[in-house]
Amino acid sequence: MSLVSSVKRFYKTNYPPTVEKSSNPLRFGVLGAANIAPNAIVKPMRCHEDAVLVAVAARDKGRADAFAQKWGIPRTYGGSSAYQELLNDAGIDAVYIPLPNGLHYEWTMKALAAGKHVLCEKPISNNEEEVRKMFAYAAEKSLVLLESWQPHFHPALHRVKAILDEGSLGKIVKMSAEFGISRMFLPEDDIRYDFSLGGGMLMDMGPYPINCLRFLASSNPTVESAESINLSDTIDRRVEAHLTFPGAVTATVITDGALDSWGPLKLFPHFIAFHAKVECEHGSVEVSNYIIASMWHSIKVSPKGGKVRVEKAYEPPAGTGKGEDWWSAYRYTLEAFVDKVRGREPHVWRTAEDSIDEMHVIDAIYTKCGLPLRQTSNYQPS
Ligand SMILES: NC(=O)C1=CN([C@@H]2O[C@H](COP(=O)(O)OP(=O)(O)OC[C@H]3O[C@@H](n4cnc5c(N)ncnc54)[C@H](OP(=O)(O)O)[C@@H]3O)[C@@H](O)[C@H]2O)C=CC1
Ligand SMILES: O=C1OC[C@@H](O)[C@H](O)[C@H]1O
Repeated sequence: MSLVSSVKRFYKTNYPPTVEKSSNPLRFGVLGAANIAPNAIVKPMRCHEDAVLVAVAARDKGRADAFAQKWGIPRTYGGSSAYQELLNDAGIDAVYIPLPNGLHYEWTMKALAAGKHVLCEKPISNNEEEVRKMFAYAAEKSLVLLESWQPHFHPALHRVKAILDEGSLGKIVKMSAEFGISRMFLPEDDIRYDFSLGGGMLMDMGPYPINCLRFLASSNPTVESAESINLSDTIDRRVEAHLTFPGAVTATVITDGALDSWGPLKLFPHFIAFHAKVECEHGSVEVSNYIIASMWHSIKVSPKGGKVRVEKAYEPPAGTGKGEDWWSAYRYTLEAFVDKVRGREPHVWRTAEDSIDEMHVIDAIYTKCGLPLRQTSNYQPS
């Protein structure tokens, strides 16, 4: 892929075309004028013919209005009751929840109670107990609940899995995955480090490497050991966990909110670490940037004694009839969510069990680190 076509693709991901809507598109609202919302929902919505963003709610009316004006959203709710007012809006079918982790449980339960389908940001809640209750309630209400974990919906990680499943590299023997960023991106007063809001680096970035390995191994691990570097007696900034998957496959997961600088006198910041590696009996597969694969990624396949090759997977998976090479992972996620609500078969889905199992691993790692589980919400559904 040439540089020019990469730039074109990247541009279209960020400035997707606005398509004509169907006669009765699924109507979405957003709880919170969050930083992630433009990329995760506003832009993907523009190029989905069967979905439309009709309202945003923020704790501050001015903030809601400014967000709505910038992104062309018709209705706003502001103030301390804004989120509930949006949920009471009969002209909304589904909500996207990009609130701090510790509020996911409460607002997902309230949204389901109001009869809305829910697309909730990762991690879906504070601990396994909460995730189980959320999915049980969604099932009881016959509503769709999906936890966002965008790499799961993009073709790149599926290509890595297809290479492993095809079999010529033999059985998996060892795996590793990391996600870390420089401390310059994450001030210590960020919501990501606030225990009362479900913070901790394992909560924030941990779901990426954990899910990546669980997905590639098609199984769940046992947590053998884990160590953390902490900001307080509840908040982790770096976690390294050692896992075993069925078949004696060993694995390491690293998540780090303060990557060390490198080079002479550590002058050069280490901006980001987003690499995963799977070692098999007859070779290995490495993927760089499994996190935001739509932007750029590289899949390096190294058969033992064979020729190394590098693959890219921007093209939509054959046979799904879904996608464009410029679709972001968020756009793929929206496609699947809308299809599920509409009763169509999504090209990929993330099940309740997958979200529950992910949180089980997160809880187990916290326990091995000697850190408390993130607190169960005080909110009691009526
Ligand atoms: N899938 C992905 O790629 C990514 C996912 N995320 C996830 O999205 C969620 C939000 O992250 P991000 O957008 O970066 O966060 P922001 O801080 O930008 O947004 C959080 C929103 O939560 C609302 N809020 C409500 N109560 C509180 C409170 N007590 N303190 C702070 N905010 C509050 C605010 O809304 P209001 O406008 O009402 O004030 C704010 O807009 C997290 O769960 C995170 O894990 C984040 C980045 C990437
Ligand atoms: O989900 C996320 O992905 C990107 C990270 O930088 C961010 O902290 C996290 O919330």
